[in-house]
Amino acid sequence: MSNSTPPRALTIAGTDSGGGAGVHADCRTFFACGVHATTAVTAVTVQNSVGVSGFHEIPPEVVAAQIEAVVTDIGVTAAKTGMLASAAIIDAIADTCDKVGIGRDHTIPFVVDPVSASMHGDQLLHDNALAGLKNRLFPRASLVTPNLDEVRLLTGIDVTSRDMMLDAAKAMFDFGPQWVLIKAGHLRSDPECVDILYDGVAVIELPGPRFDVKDTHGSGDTLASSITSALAKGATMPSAVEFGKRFITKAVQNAYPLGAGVGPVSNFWRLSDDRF
Ligand SMILES: Nc1ncnc2c1ncn2[C@@H]1O[C@H](COP(=O)(O)OP(=O)(O)OP(=O)(O)O)[C@@H](O)[C@H]1O
Ligand SMILES: Cc1ncc(CO)c(N)n1
Repeated sequence: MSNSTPPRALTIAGTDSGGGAGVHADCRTFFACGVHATTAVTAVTVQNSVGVSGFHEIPPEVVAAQIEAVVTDIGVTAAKTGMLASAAIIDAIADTCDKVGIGRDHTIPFVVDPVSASMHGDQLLHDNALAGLKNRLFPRASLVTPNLDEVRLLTGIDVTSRDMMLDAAKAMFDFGPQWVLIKAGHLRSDPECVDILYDGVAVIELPGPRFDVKDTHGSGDTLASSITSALAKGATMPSAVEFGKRFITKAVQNAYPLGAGVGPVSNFWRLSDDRF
């Protein structure tokens, strides 16, 4: 008997020693979605529930080598980015994506989550790397998934209402991705959490409840990696994002306290049987 190879997804991101966000959140989301997880680590963060106290960057050529090793042997059916740290790492990723066929003009869908800071406000991307995100990664992206702080940083638009999210989506679309997802998590004045998906023509609202929880560490990563999982299985972008929104809503609802600070969103609800 031989079993078949499952869909494979690649995360290009930083580690979180506290296990809440980054590569850790991505791998367990891929697993929960039935997708084999592969990784290209960009940075090792020193992190727990109260914040990020430092990080060590991986040399750009080692990031590139991880991507190439995975794609040329294992093959991936979708890829995503998280924390990228520096302009040099972004350049190495863009060059390697072209070489191995990741991105909107190739066969492997590419989700770019423009992570700039942790939810505690600790910087995860050097200021001089924003241009690299805009010029080198967004034009290659099948989907970009900014939160409202990243929208402000990248476009100068300060979204204070649901209506303004479309302005943000249009400004992000001008950077050249195929689709844009504007996340509403930070729009705390809104009693719901309605994300907006846009491709230059269609505007698709992703409605969802807003839970009154403090433990939302890793929500952005978990959303982007659940979308990537659905893309890895061959879903269209709208249905992958609808799946991701359902997934993250459950994960936020099941978030748990951890340490003295902010706990992570949870995938434990996906486990069908907890008896050993
Ligand atoms: N309190 C909440 N209740 C329900 N859904 C939420 C809540 N907070 C965030 N979400 C959802 O989680 C997803 C991530 O949104 P958010 O804007 O928090 O991203 P982020 O800031 O990148 O996350 P991170 O905390 O990982 O930095 C979105 O789909 C958003 O609608
Ligand atoms: C490594 C890492 N990636 C992403 C985030 C954002 O949630 C974080 N806090 N840490």
